Amino acid sequence: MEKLIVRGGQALNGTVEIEGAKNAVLPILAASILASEGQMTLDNVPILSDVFTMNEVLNMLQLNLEFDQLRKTIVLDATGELSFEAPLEYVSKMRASIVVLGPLLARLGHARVAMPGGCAIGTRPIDLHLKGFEALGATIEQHAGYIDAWADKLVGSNIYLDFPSVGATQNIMMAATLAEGTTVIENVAREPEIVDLANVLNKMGAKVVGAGTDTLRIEGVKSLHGCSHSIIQDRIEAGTFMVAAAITGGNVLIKDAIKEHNKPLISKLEEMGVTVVENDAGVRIIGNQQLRPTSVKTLPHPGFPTDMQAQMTVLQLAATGTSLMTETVFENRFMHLDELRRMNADFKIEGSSVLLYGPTEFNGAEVAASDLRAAAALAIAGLVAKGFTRVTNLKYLDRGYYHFQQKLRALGAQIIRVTEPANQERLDAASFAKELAYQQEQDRVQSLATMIKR
Ligand SMILES: CC(=O)N[C@H]1[C@@H](OP(=O)(O)OP(=O)(O)OC[C@H]2O[C@@H](n3ccc(=O)[nH]c3=O)[C@H](O)[C@@H]2O)O[C@H](CO)[C@@H](O)[C@@H]1O
Ligand SMILES: C=C(OP(=O)(O)O)C(=O)O
Repeated sequence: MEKLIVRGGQALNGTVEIEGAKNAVLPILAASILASEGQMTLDNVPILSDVFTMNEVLNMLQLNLEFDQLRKTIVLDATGELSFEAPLEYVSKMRASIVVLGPLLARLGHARVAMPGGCAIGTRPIDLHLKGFEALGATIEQHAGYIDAWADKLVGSNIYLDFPSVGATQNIMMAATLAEGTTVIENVAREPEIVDLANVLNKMGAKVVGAGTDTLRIEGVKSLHGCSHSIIQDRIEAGTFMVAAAITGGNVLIKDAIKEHNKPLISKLEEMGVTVVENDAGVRIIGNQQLRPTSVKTLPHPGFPTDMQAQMTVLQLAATGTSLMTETVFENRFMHLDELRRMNADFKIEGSSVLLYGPTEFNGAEVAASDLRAAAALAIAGLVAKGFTRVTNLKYLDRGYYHFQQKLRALGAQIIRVTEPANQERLDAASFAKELAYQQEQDRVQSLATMIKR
Protein backbone atom coordinates (compact mmCIF):
# COMPACT_ATOMS: atom_id res chain seq x y z
CA MET A 1 0.00 0.00 0.00
CA GLU A 2 1.25 3.46 -0.86
CA LYS A 3 2.01 5.63 2.15
CA LEU A 4 3.55 8.87 3.21
CA ILE A 5 5.94 8.08 6.02
CA VAL A 6 6.92 11.06 8.15
CA ARG A 7 9.48 11.17 10.90
CA GLY A 8 8.56 14.11 13.11
CA GLY A 9 10.79 16.66 14.77
CA GLN A 10 12.21 18.92 12.06
CA ALA A 11 11.37 22.65 11.89
CA LEU A 12 10.55 23.68 8.31
CA ASN A 13 12.79 26.33 6.79
CA GLY A 14 13.10 27.85 3.33
CA THR A 15 10.81 28.90 0.49
CA VAL A 16 7.89 27.02 -1.01
CA GLU A 17 6.22 27.63 -4.35
CA ILE A 18 2.48 27.20 -4.62
CA GLU A 19 0.53 25.85 -7.62
CA GLY A 20 -2.48 27.28 -9.42
CA ALA A 21 -5.75 26.78 -7.55
CA LYS A 22 -7.62 23.49 -8.01
CA ASN A 23 -10.90 25.19 -7.19
CA ALA A 24 -10.27 27.90 -9.78
CA VAL A 25 -9.03 25.75 -12.63
CA LEU A 26 -11.87 23.18 -12.51
CA PRO A 27 -14.74 25.62 -13.24
CA ILE A 28 -12.53 27.55 -15.69
CA LEU A 29 -11.89 24.33 -17.63
CA ALA A 30 -15.67 23.84 -17.71
CA ALA A 31 -16.11 27.44 -18.91
CA SER A 32 -14.12 26.59 -22.03
CA ILE A 33 -17.25 24.71 -23.25
CA LEU A 34 -18.75 28.16 -23.83
CA ALA A 35 -16.05 29.22 -26.34
CA SER A 36 -17.63 28.56 -29.75
CA GLU A 37 -14.83 30.50 -31.46
CA GLY A 38 -11.08 30.48 -30.82
CA GLN A 39 -8.95 28.48 -28.45
CA MET A 40 -8.59 28.80 -24.68
CA THR A 41 -5.06 28.85 -23.26
CA LEU A 42 -4.74 28.33 -19.53
CA ASP A 43 -1.43 28.80 -17.69
CA ASN A 44 -0.36 27.94 -14.14
CA VAL A 45 -2.51 24.80 -14.26
CA PRO A 46 -1.85 22.51 -11.28
CA ILE A 47 -0.95 18.91 -12.10
CA LEU A 48 -3.62 17.18 -10.01
CA SER A 49 -5.75 14.08 -10.47
CA ASP A 50 -8.88 16.31 -10.40
CA VAL A 51 -7.53 18.23 -13.41
CA PHE A 52 -6.98 14.94 -15.28
CA THR A 53 -10.54 13.89 -14.42
CA MET A 54 -11.98 17.19 -15.69
CA ASN A 55 -9.91 16.79 -18.86
CA GLU A 56 -11.44 13.33 -19.35
CA VAL A 57 -14.94 14.79 -18.93
CA LEU A 58 -14.16 17.48 -21.51
CA ASN A 59 -12.73 14.86 -23.88
CA MET A 60 -15.99 12.89 -23.52
CA LEU A 61 -17.85 16.07 -24.45
CA GLN A 62 -15.72 16.21 -27.66
CA LEU A 63 -13.52 19.16 -26.75
CA ASN A 64 -9.93 18.93 -28.00
CA LEU A 65 -7.32 19.63 -25.42
CA GLU A 66 -3.60 19.42 -24.89
CA PHE A 67 -2.00 19.50 -21.45
CA ASP A 68 1.68 20.50 -21.49
CA GLN A 69 2.62 19.40 -17.98
CA LEU A 70 6.11 20.81 -18.17
CA ARG A 71 4.80 24.30 -18.84
CA LYS A 72 1.63 23.75 -16.79
CA THR A 73 -0.45 24.93 -19.74
CA ILE A 74 -3.67 23.57 -21.23
CA VAL A 75 -4.91 24.57 -24.69
CA LEU A 76 -8.59 23.76 -25.31
CA ASP A 77 -10.68 23.91 -28.44
CA ALA A 78 -14.46 23.76 -28.12
CA THR A 79 -15.26 25.10 -31.60
CA GLY A 80 -16.42 21.75 -33.03
CA GLU A 81 -19.64 19.86 -32.42
CA LEU A 82 -19.93 18.99 -28.73
CA SER A 83 -21.66 16.13 -26.95
CA PHE A 84 -24.15 16.93 -24.17
CA GLU A 85 -23.62 13.99 -21.79
CA ALA A 86 -21.22 13.66 -18.84
CA PRO A 87 -21.51 10.06 -17.64
CA LEU A 88 -21.43 8.72 -14.10
CA GLU A 89 -18.00 7.17 -14.56
CA TYR A 90 -16.48 10.68 -14.42
CA VAL A 91 -18.93 12.53 -12.21
CA SER A 92 -18.61 9.85 -9.53
CA LYS A 93 -14.83 10.33 -9.60
CA MET A 94 -15.12 14.02 -8.97
CA ARG A 95 -18.16 15.97 -7.79
CA ALA A 96 -16.85 19.20 -9.28
CA SER A 97 -17.63 17.86 -12.77
CA ILE A 98 -21.23 19.03 -12.12
CA VAL A 99 -20.06 22.51 -13.21
CA VAL A 100 -20.19 21.40 -16.86
CA LEU A 101 -24.01 21.44 -16.59
CA GLY A 102 -24.42 25.24 -16.82
CA PRO A 103 -22.03 25.76 -19.75
CA LEU A 104 -23.49 22.79 -21.70
CA LEU A 105 -27.03 24.00 -21.19
CA ALA A 106 -26.09 27.51 -22.33
CA ARG A 107 -24.09 26.38 -25.36
CA LEU A 108 -26.19 23.41 -26.58
CA GLY A 109 -29.62 23.95 -25.01
CA HIS A 110 -29.40 20.44 -23.57
CA ALA A 111 -27.22 18.76 -20.96
CA ARG A 112 -27.26 15.36 -19.33
CA VAL A 113 -24.99 14.94 -16.34
CA ALA A 114 -24.87 12.10 -13.85
CA MET A 115 -26.17 13.13 -10.44
CA PRO A 116 -23.14 13.52 -8.16
CA GLY A 117 -23.32 11.56 -4.93
CA GLY A 118 -22.32 12.74 -1.49
CA CYS A 119 -18.80 12.27 -0.22
CA ALA A 120 -16.90 11.81 3.03
CA ILE A 121 -17.51 15.41 4.11
CA GLY A 122 -21.28 15.60 3.57
CA THR A 123 -24.34 14.87 1.42
CA ARG A 124 -23.70 17.84 -0.87
CA PRO A 125 -27.01 18.31 -2.72
CA ILE A 126 -27.21 20.40 -5.93
CA ASP A 127 -30.73 21.79 -5.48
CA LEU A 128 -29.49 25.39 -5.66
CA HIS A 129 -27.80 24.79 -9.03
CA LEU A 130 -31.00 23.29 -10.44
CA LYS A 131 -33.28 26.03 -9.04
CA GLY A 132 -31.05 28.58 -10.74
CA PHE A 133 -31.29 26.84 -14.13
CA GLU A 134 -35.08 26.60 -13.76
CA ALA A 135 -35.23 30.32 -13.00
CA LEU A 136 -33.40 30.89 -16.30
CA GLY A 137 -36.14 28.92 -18.09
CA ALA A 138 -34.66 25.41 -18.21
CA THR A 139 -36.70 22.26 -17.71
CA ILE A 140 -35.02 19.80 -15.37
CA GLU A 141 -35.76 16.10 -15.17
CA GLN A 142 -34.06 13.57 -12.95
CA HIS A 143 -34.19 9.88 -13.77
CA ALA A 144 -31.96 6.82 -13.53
CA GLY A 145 -29.30 8.82 -11.68
CA TYR A 146 -29.04 11.48 -14.39
CA ILE A 147 -30.09 15.11 -14.59
CA ASP A 148 -31.46 16.21 -17.94
CA ALA A 149 -31.70 19.95 -18.50
CA TRP A 150 -33.29 21.53 -21.59
CA ALA A 151 -33.99 25.04 -22.75
CA ASP A 152 -34.94 26.37 -26.20
CA LYS A 153 -33.43 29.55 -24.90
CA LEU A 154 -32.30 30.74 -21.50
CA VAL A 155 -33.78 34.02 -20.32
CA GLY A 156 -32.21 36.32 -17.71
CA SER A 157 -33.87 36.31 -14.31
CA ASN A 158 -33.53 37.43 -10.68
CA ILE A 159 -32.20 34.62 -8.51
CA TYR A 160 -31.60 34.54 -4.75
CA LEU A 161 -29.41 31.71 -3.45
CA ASP A 162 -30.52 30.36 -0.05
CA PHE A 163 -26.83 29.74 0.71
CA PRO A 164 -23.77 31.27 -1.03
CA SER A 165 -22.83 27.97 -2.68
CA VAL A 166 -19.58 28.12 -4.65
CA GLY A 167 -20.60 25.54 -7.26
CA ALA A 168 -24.14 26.91 -7.71
CA THR A 169 -22.79 30.45 -8.17
CA GLN A 170 -20.33 29.21 -10.81
CA ASN A 171 -22.83 27.01 -12.65
CA ILE A 172 -25.61 29.64 -12.80
CA MET A 173 -23.17 32.44 -13.67
CA MET A 174 -21.83 30.42 -16.62
CA ALA A 175 -25.34 29.54 -17.86
CA ALA A 176 -26.42 33.19 -17.60
CA THR A 177 -23.58 34.48 -19.82
CA LEU A 178 -25.47 33.31 -22.93
CA ALA A 179 -29.03 33.93 -21.63
CA GLU A 180 -31.21 36.56 -23.26
CA GLY A 181 -31.27 39.73 -21.14
CA THR A 182 -30.03 40.38 -17.63
CA THR A 183 -29.57 37.95 -14.74
CA VAL A 184 -29.09 39.18 -11.20
CA ILE A 185 -27.95 36.57 -8.66
CA GLU A 186 -28.04 37.58 -5.01
CA ASN A 187 -26.36 36.01 -1.98
CA VAL A 188 -23.67 34.51 -4.22
CA ALA A 189 -20.35 33.03 -3.11
CA ARG A 190 -17.53 35.60 -2.91
CA GLU A 191 -14.50 33.27 -2.99
CA PRO A 192 -11.40 34.39 -4.97
CA GLU A 193 -12.10 31.43 -7.31
CA ILE A 194 -15.45 33.04 -8.25
CA VAL A 195 -13.60 36.24 -9.13
CA ASP A 196 -11.09 34.28 -11.24
CA LEU A 197 -13.92 32.58 -13.14
CA ALA A 198 -15.74 35.89 -13.72
CA ASN A 199 -12.49 37.41 -15.02
CA VAL A 200 -12.11 34.55 -17.50
CA LEU A 201 -15.73 34.82 -18.64
CA ASN A 202 -15.27 38.55 -19.23
CA LYS A 203 -12.10 37.89 -21.24
CA MET A 204 -14.22 35.47 -23.30
CA GLY A 205 -16.65 38.29 -24.13
CA ALA A 206 -19.17 37.88 -21.29
CA LYS A 207 -20.55 40.79 -19.28
CA VAL A 208 -20.31 39.84 -15.62
CA VAL A 209 -20.07 42.48 -12.90
CA GLY A 210 -20.01 42.20 -9.12
CA ALA A 211 -17.72 39.17 -8.66
CA GLY A 212 -16.31 39.27 -5.13
CA THR A 213 -19.46 40.95 -3.78
CA ASP A 214 -22.70 39.22 -2.80
CA THR A 215 -24.54 40.17 -6.00
CA LEU A 216 -23.66 39.26 -9.58
CA ARG A 217 -25.17 41.01 -12.58
CA ILE A 218 -24.78 39.29 -15.92
CA GLU A 219 -25.84 40.78 -19.26
CA GLY A 220 -26.30 37.91 -21.67
CA VAL A 221 -24.34 37.95 -24.96
CA LYS A 222 -24.82 35.97 -28.18
CA SER A 223 -21.60 33.98 -28.09
CA LEU A 224 -18.24 33.67 -26.31
CA HIS A 225 -14.73 33.11 -27.60
CA GLY A 226 -11.47 31.64 -26.33
CA CYS A 227 -8.93 33.67 -24.33
CA SER A 228 -5.67 33.29 -22.42
CA HIS A 229 -5.61 33.20 -18.66
CA SER A 230 -3.24 32.38 -15.83
CA ILE A 231 -4.91 30.57 -12.92
CA ILE A 232 -4.70 32.29 -9.49
CA GLN A 233 -2.58 30.81 -6.74
CA ASP A 234 -4.09 28.06 -4.58
CA ARG A 235 -4.86 29.77 -1.26
CA ILE A 236 -5.62 26.42 0.38
CA GLU A 237 -2.29 24.90 -0.60
CA ALA A 238 -0.63 28.14 0.59
CA GLY A 239 -2.58 27.93 3.86
CA THR A 240 -1.62 24.30 4.33
CA PHE A 241 2.08 25.21 4.16
CA MET A 242 1.48 28.15 6.52
CA VAL A 243 0.10 25.76 9.13
CA ALA A 244 2.93 23.26 8.53
CA ALA A 245 5.52 26.00 9.04
CA ALA A 246 3.75 27.32 12.14
CA ILE A 247 3.36 23.98 13.91
CA THR A 248 7.00 23.00 13.46
CA GLY A 249 8.24 26.36 14.80
CA GLY A 250 9.76 26.93 11.36
CA ASN A 251 10.49 29.94 9.18
CA VAL A 252 9.02 29.58 5.69
CA LEU A 253 8.38 32.02 2.87
CA ILE A 254 5.21 31.12 0.96
CA LYS A 255 6.30 32.58 -2.37
CA ASP A 256 3.92 35.08 -3.99
CA ALA A 257 1.16 34.24 -1.50
CA ILE A 258 -1.68 36.74 -1.53
CA LYS A 259 -2.30 37.74 2.09
CA GLU A 260 -5.76 39.08 1.24
CA HIS A 261 -6.88 35.59 0.10
CA ASN A 262 -5.79 34.02 3.40
CA LYS A 263 -6.84 36.81 5.77
CA PRO A 264 -9.07 34.68 8.04
CA LEU A 265 -6.34 32.05 8.45
CA ILE A 266 -3.55 34.60 8.96
CA SER A 267 -5.53 36.47 11.60
CA LYS A 268 -5.99 33.20 13.54
CA LEU A 269 -2.30 32.31 13.17
CA GLU A 270 -1.37 35.71 14.61
CA GLU A 271 -3.85 35.25 17.46
CA MET A 272 -2.08 31.96 18.26
CA GLY A 273 1.31 33.68 18.47
CA VAL A 274 2.66 32.96 14.99
CA THR A 275 4.54 35.79 13.28
CA VAL A 276 3.31 36.58 9.77
CA VAL A 277 5.30 38.97 7.61
CA GLU A 278 4.08 40.11 4.21
CA ASN A 279 6.50 41.53 1.66
CA ASP A 280 6.97 41.68 -2.11
CA ALA A 281 8.24 38.09 -2.17
CA GLY A 282 5.16 36.64 -0.48
CA VAL A 283 4.13 35.78 3.06
CA ARG A 284 6.64 34.60 5.64
CA ILE A 285 5.50 32.42 8.53
CA ILE A 286 7.63 32.26 11.65
CA GLY A 287 6.42 29.66 14.13
CA ASN A 288 6.27 29.82 17.89
CA GLN A 289 6.94 26.89 20.23
CA GLN A 290 4.26 28.07 22.66
CA LEU A 291 1.05 28.42 20.62
CA ARG A 292 -2.03 29.99 22.21
CA PRO A 293 -5.46 28.31 21.87
CA THR A 294 -8.14 29.88 19.69
CA SER A 295 -11.76 29.57 18.55
CA VAL A 296 -12.51 29.16 14.85
CA LYS A 297 -15.75 28.87 12.90
CA THR A 298 -15.78 27.91 9.22
CA LEU A 299 -17.91 30.12 6.99
CA PRO A 300 -18.26 31.03 3.33
CA HIS A 301 -15.60 33.51 2.16
CA PRO A 302 -14.46 35.92 3.61
CA GLY A 303 -14.96 33.67 6.65
CA PHE A 304 -12.53 30.93 7.69
CA PRO A 305 -12.41 28.33 4.85
CA THR A 306 -13.75 24.86 5.55
CA ASP A 307 -10.93 23.54 3.33
CA MET A 308 -8.45 24.70 6.03
CA GLN A 309 -10.46 23.27 8.94
CA ALA A 310 -8.70 19.90 9.25
CA GLN A 311 -5.21 21.42 9.06
CA MET A 312 -6.21 24.11 11.60
CA THR A 313 -7.50 21.55 14.13
CA VAL A 314 -4.02 19.98 14.17
CA LEU A 315 -2.49 23.37 15.00
CA GLN A 316 -5.14 23.95 17.67
CA LEU A 317 -4.34 20.56 19.20
CA ALA A 318 -0.70 21.62 19.42
CA ALA A 319 -1.59 24.86 21.26
CA THR A 320 -1.43 25.04 25.06
CA GLY A 321 -5.02 25.08 26.33
CA THR A 322 -8.48 24.34 24.97
CA SER A 323 -9.44 25.45 21.47
CA LEU A 324 -12.80 25.35 19.71
CA MET A 325 -13.55 24.54 16.07
CA THR A 326 -17.06 24.87 14.64
CA GLU A 327 -17.74 23.55 11.14
CA THR A 328 -20.77 25.26 9.60
CA VAL A 329 -20.29 24.53 5.88
CA PHE A 330 -20.26 20.70 5.73
CA GLU A 331 -22.09 18.42 8.15
CA ASN A 332 -19.47 15.68 8.37
CA ARG A 333 -16.00 17.14 8.19
CA PHE A 334 -14.41 15.89 11.42
CA MET A 335 -13.39 12.44 10.20
CA HIS A 336 -9.69 13.25 10.45
CA LEU A 337 -10.11 13.69 14.22
CA ASP A 338 -10.68 10.00 14.92
CA GLU A 339 -7.43 9.26 13.12
CA LEU A 340 -5.70 12.00 15.12
CA ARG A 341 -6.97 10.33 18.31
CA ARG A 342 -4.78 7.40 17.30
CA MET A 343 -1.88 9.86 17.41
CA ASN A 344 -2.77 10.84 21.01
CA ALA A 345 -5.12 13.77 20.30
CA ASP A 346 -7.71 14.56 22.98
CA PHE A 347 -10.96 16.24 21.92
CA LYS A 348 -14.71 16.21 22.39
CA ILE A 349 -17.13 16.55 19.48
CA GLU A 350 -20.47 18.18 20.26
CA GLY A 351 -22.62 18.44 17.13
CA SER A 352 -20.88 20.70 14.64
CA SER A 353 -18.27 21.82 17.17
CA VAL A 354 -15.23 20.19 18.68
CA LEU A 355 -13.29 21.10 21.79
CA LEU A 356 -9.60 20.42 21.24
CA TYR A 357 -7.51 19.90 24.34
CA GLY A 358 -3.87 20.87 23.93
CA PRO A 359 -0.97 20.74 24.06
CA THR A 360 -0.82 17.37 22.33
CA GLU A 361 2.27 15.21 22.38
CA PHE A 362 1.53 13.62 19.01
CA ASN A 363 2.70 10.03 18.68
CA GLY A 364 3.39 8.49 15.29
CA ALA A 365 0.76 5.95 14.09
CA GLU A 366 -0.65 4.57 10.86
CA VAL A 367 -3.61 6.78 9.90
CA ALA A 368 -5.96 6.85 6.91
CA ALA A 369 -7.07 9.99 5.08
CA SER A 370 -10.82 10.41 4.50
CA ASP A 371 -10.52 13.38 2.09
CA LEU A 372 -7.80 15.53 0.63
CA ARG A 373 -7.55 18.05 3.47
CA ALA A 374 -7.58 15.21 6.02
CA ALA A 375 -4.57 13.75 4.18
CA ALA A 376 -2.67 17.03 4.52
CA ALA A 377 -3.72 17.46 8.15
CA LEU A 378 -2.51 13.99 9.14
CA ALA A 379 0.84 14.58 7.45
CA ILE A 380 1.15 17.91 9.31
CA ALA A 381 0.55 16.11 12.62
CA GLY A 382 3.25 13.66 11.54
CA LEU A 383 5.72 16.55 11.19
CA VAL A 384 5.64 17.10 14.96
CA ALA A 385 4.88 13.56 16.13
CA LYS A 386 7.24 11.33 18.06
CA GLY A 387 8.51 8.58 15.78
CA PHE A 388 7.02 7.56 12.44
CA THR A 389 3.59 8.49 11.09
CA ARG A 390 2.19 6.58 8.12
CA VAL A 391 -0.58 8.26 6.10
CA THR A 392 -2.59 6.05 3.72
CA ASN A 393 -5.37 6.71 1.12
CA LEU A 394 -3.08 9.00 -0.86
CA LYS A 395 -5.50 9.15 -3.81
CA TYR A 396 -7.18 11.94 -1.82
CA LEU A 397 -3.94 13.85 -1.38
CA ASP A 398 -3.29 13.70 -5.13
CA ARG A 399 -6.66 15.35 -5.84
CA GLY A 400 -5.42 18.61 -4.36
CA TYR A 401 -1.67 18.65 -3.75
CA TYR A 402 1.11 18.46 -6.32
CA HIS A 403 4.54 17.27 -5.11
CA PHE A 404 3.40 17.58 -1.49
CA GLN A 405 6.15 15.41 -0.04
CA GLN A 406 8.82 16.88 -2.34
CA LYS A 407 7.92 20.40 -1.21
CA LEU A 408 8.01 19.40 2.46
CA ARG A 409 11.33 17.60 1.95
CA ALA A 410 12.80 20.73 0.35
CA LEU A 411 11.86 22.58 3.55
CA GLY A 412 13.71 20.02 5.65
CA ALA A 413 10.95 17.57 6.57
CA GLN A 414 11.84 13.91 6.87
CA ILE A 415 9.11 12.49 4.68
CA ILE A 416 9.00 9.81 2.02
CA ARG A 417 6.35 8.30 -0.22
CA VAL A 418 6.70 4.56 -0.63
CA THR A 419 4.77 1.40 -1.26
CA GLU A 420 4.96 -0.65 1.90
CA PRO A 421 3.44 -4.11 1.33
CA ALA A 422 0.90 -5.06 3.99
CA ASN A 423 2.47 -8.37 4.90
CA GLN A 424 6.04 -7.28 4.85
CA GLU A 425 8.00 -5.89 7.73
CA ARG A 426 7.79 -2.13 7.99
CA LEU A 427 10.72 0.04 7.03
CA ASP A 428 12.98 0.40 10.03
CA ALA A 429 14.80 3.63 10.90
CA ALA A 430 17.87 2.71 8.85
CA SER A 431 15.83 1.80 5.74
CA PHE A 432 13.80 4.99 6.18
CA ALA A 433 17.00 7.07 6.24
CA LYS A 434 18.27 5.30 3.13
CA GLU A 435 15.01 5.81 1.24
CA LEU A 436 14.88 9.47 2.35
CA ALA A 437 18.38 10.07 0.98
CA TYR A 438 17.37 8.38 -2.28
CA GLN A 439 14.20 10.48 -2.65
CA GLN A 440 16.13 13.67 -1.83
CA GLU A 441 18.56 12.82 -4.63
CA GLN A 442 15.62 12.19 -6.99
CA ASP A 443 14.23 15.65 -6.09
CA ARG A 444 17.58 17.21 -6.98
CA VAL A 445 17.76 15.41 -10.33
CA GLN A 446 14.17 16.23 -11.16
CA SER A 447 14.49 19.92 -10.37
CA LEU A 448 17.65 20.13 -12.53
CA ALA A 449 15.89 18.32 -15.39
CA THR A 450 12.88 20.65 -15.15
CA MET A 451 15.14 23.71 -15.18
CA ILE A 452 16.96 22.46 -18.29
CA LYS A 453 13.78 21.51 -20.20
CA ARG A 454 12.18 24.88 -19.46
C1 LIG B 1 -14.30 22.30 -6.57
C2 LIG B 1 -14.62 23.29 -5.54
O1 LIG B 1 -14.56 24.48 -5.76
N1 LIG B 1 -14.88 22.83 -4.32
C3 LIG B 1 -15.12 23.74 -3.22
C4 LIG B 1 -16.56 24.19 -3.26
O2 LIG B 1 -17.37 23.02 -3.20
P1 LIG B 1 -18.93 23.15 -3.52
O3 LIG B 1 -19.12 24.12 -4.63
O4 LIG B 1 -19.47 21.77 -3.68
O5 LIG B 1 -19.45 23.76 -2.16
P2 LIG B 1 -20.76 24.62 -1.91
O6 LIG B 1 -20.34 26.02 -1.59
O7 LIG B 1 -21.69 24.42 -3.04
O8 LIG B 1 -21.36 23.91 -0.63
C5 LIG B 1 -21.47 24.55 0.61
C6 LIG B 1 -22.66 24.01 1.36
O9 LIG B 1 -23.85 24.25 0.62
C7 LIG B 1 -24.60 23.07 0.46
N2 LIG B 1 -25.29 23.11 -0.86
C8 LIG B 1 -24.57 23.40 -1.97
C9 LIG B 1 -25.20 23.43 -3.20
C10 LIG B 1 -26.58 23.16 -3.27
O10 LIG B 1 -27.20 23.16 -4.35
N3 LIG B 1 -27.25 22.86 -2.13
C11 LIG B 1 -26.64 22.83 -0.91
O11 LIG B 1 -27.29 22.57 0.10
C12 LIG B 1 -23.53 21.96 0.52
O12 LIG B 1 -24.10 20.71 0.84
C13 LIG B 1 -22.61 22.49 1.59
O13 LIG B 1 -23.10 22.19 2.86
O14 LIG B 1 -16.80 25.05 -2.14
C14 LIG B 1 -16.61 24.41 -0.86
C15 LIG B 1 -17.01 25.40 0.21
O15 LIG B 1 -16.13 26.44 0.24
C16 LIG B 1 -15.18 23.91 -0.73
O16 LIG B 1 -15.07 23.18 0.45
C17 LIG B 1 -14.80 23.03 -1.91
O17 LIG B 1 -13.42 22.80 -1.89
C1 LIG C 1 -13.72 19.64 -0.54
C2 LIG C 1 -12.81 19.95 -1.46
O1 LIG C 1 -12.93 19.75 -2.79
P1 LIG C 1 -14.16 19.17 -3.63
O2 LIG C 1 -15.26 20.17 -3.56
O3 LIG C 1 -13.61 19.09 -5.01
O4 LIG C 1 -14.52 17.85 -3.01
C3 LIG C 1 -11.51 20.55 -1.08
O5 LIG C 1 -10.82 21.06 -1.98
O6 LIG C 1 -11.14 20.53 0.11
